[in-house]
Amino acid sequence: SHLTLLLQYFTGPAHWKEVFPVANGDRQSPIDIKTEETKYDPSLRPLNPNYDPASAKIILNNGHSTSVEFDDTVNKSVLTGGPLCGTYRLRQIHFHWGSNDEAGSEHAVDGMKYAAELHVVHWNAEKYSSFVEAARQSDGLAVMAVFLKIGECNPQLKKITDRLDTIRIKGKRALFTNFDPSCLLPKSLDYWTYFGSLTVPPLLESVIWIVLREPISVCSEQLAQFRSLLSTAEDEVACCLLRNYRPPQPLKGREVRRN
Ligand SMILES: NS(=O)(=O)c1cc(F)ccc1F
Ligand SMILES: [Zn+2]
Repeated sequence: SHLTLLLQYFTGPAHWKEVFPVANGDRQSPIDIKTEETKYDPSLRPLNPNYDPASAKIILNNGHSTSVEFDDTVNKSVLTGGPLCGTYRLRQIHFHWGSNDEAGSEHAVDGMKYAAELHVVHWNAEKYSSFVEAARQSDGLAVMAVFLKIGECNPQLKKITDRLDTIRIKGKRALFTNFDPSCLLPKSLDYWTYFGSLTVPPLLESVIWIVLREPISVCSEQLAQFRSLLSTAEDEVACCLLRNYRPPQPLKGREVRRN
């Protein structure tokens, strides 16, 4: 309906700065990674994800994306190493995609966008006592980004896409356990890293981004299953979640390092 279209227009990325001035900040995400300008940093260590499949709890449609939420009350599933100081606890994973296979990722590489992007979200449980508190600190969050490239259907991703029909409506959730998100990581854990922000309001500038250089595969049919999720709740006129990626933001002099 017209109202739905108007609401979507005024709630999209172009208008976020009116409600969240940090949208024009100095360390916003995502960015377009210009590979020639990235700097090798010998002090960067190998990434060391260590996840327990029992930490997985539920799969959720929050109206903006689909996420798998993990038990982050103990240090059972953590990320250490890479650019990180200390131990970051796994909180959730979620995806960003577009209305067609030509775009959908949030980060870009030399101007090129992938079909979708997986975010593995962690918080600094060594220094802060909750995700919400960590999300307000400059070193509070660490998000590992994995590009999804159109190709073969991804059997590991199937564990998630096969459950989407049970959470089609915004707000729906279902049990989802015995899942180790490492199964969605590429062979190589080589990465780029830079200081950025959440890519969804409140756009807090608290994320150490770790963008894996090697993509994983996804097929068109699996992306279509993401797009069939609804951004609307039970009592609203149904509207598909066709796209949910923020476009690249100004680098503002930031350095992108690589291992
Ligand atoms: N897209 S994101 O990884 O920056 C993100 C992670 C969260 F936990 C919450 C909001 C976000 F936008
Ligand atoms: Zn995200």
